[in-house]
Amino acid sequence: MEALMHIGFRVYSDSINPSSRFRSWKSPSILMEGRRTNLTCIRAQQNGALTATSDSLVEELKCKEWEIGVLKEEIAATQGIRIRRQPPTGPPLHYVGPFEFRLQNEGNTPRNILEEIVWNKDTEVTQMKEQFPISSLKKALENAPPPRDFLGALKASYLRTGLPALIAEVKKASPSRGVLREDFHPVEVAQAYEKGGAACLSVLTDAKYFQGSFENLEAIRNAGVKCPLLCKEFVVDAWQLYYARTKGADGVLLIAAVLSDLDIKYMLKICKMIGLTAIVEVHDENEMDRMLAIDGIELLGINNRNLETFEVDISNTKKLLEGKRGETIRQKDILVVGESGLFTPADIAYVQEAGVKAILVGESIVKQKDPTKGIRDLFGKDILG
Ligand SMILES: O=P(O)(O)OC[C@@H](O)[C@@H](O)c1c[nH]c2ccccc12
Repeated sequence: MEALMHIGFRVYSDSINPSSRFRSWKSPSILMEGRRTNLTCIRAQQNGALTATSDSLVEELKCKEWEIGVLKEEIAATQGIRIRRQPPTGPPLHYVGPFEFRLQNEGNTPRNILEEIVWNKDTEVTQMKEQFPISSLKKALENAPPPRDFLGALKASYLRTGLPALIAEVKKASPSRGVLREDFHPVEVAQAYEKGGAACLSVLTDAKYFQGSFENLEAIRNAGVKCPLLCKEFVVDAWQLYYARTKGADGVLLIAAVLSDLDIKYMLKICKMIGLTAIVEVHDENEMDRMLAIDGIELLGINNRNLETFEVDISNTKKLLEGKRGETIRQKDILVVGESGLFTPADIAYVQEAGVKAILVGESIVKQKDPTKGIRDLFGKDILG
């Protein structure tokens, strides 16, 4: 590694257009990345690219964009975030020596399913952004169905029933469980949930891993379902927030395992601006502590499923609400949503006892022939009041 660091230093200090940012970085891997960026820029320049052609400008912009990406990953890592937002290859190499070849391919396989989903989402969003630039989405916001009060609906339901308010999930399939409902009609499922007393609905919009879609979200909204709708997505870019809102979403999920503190703060601001309610999702103590240090979070989901391993354990909700953390949550008046792996009235009682005032449930109710009855079975009683 020592030798590699030297190469890193030498090349960057030789470079025609050295990026000063790399100079202060100590991480050898980042120095390697820095060298790669500079090589790309040097080659662009050698080709006469940096003179005037638009190709060169694009090239340079790509370099910059990529530098920023690397910096973001570094910051995320310091916050204990293991999920990398993109494969760590950077721009294509113009010079491929034996070392570079090895380094470029190393780590290019996602380390777990969450990382795979996030990498795919990143590519998907990049393509969608070209089709629907943010400027067009901002215009489309004016004609979007008005946002409804997601948090208010949860609070009202809890007050009315004395039981955790239900966010019922319209979910055809998942990577961990496969297809949950073969004969899947999203609008019918949504209406059945509403009839059963759900306070809000969650609609999966990821197509590749959950067989969901934005068409489903739109169709449910247009069918006149009154429950506020959560767009259940893997948000990696603020563009997705605007897109979700134009499709009729009232809420979105922000996953702390994927997003850095700064991303969360930035996205919370945008949510507020465009009328979306955010559920910030945590899975472990580190994510919980990070989120408790951020102001403005009103709704916090505790996922009982580890999205990296699929392991489900409902005692996770209890563990994260014990002691000081629970106290802080009460002080900040944050409403907690218990998420995943809830099947029986005993499960509901257990998470309620732990301190949740809302639950997010998919599998146990979407699998039932009649989802309205599924809700009754889940609570062990009618929750319509
Ligand atoms: O089907 P379940 O075990 O009841 O879980 C629902 C919901 O909690 C789960 O779908 C979920 C929670 N957080 C997520 C993030 C992404 C995708 C899915 C999820």
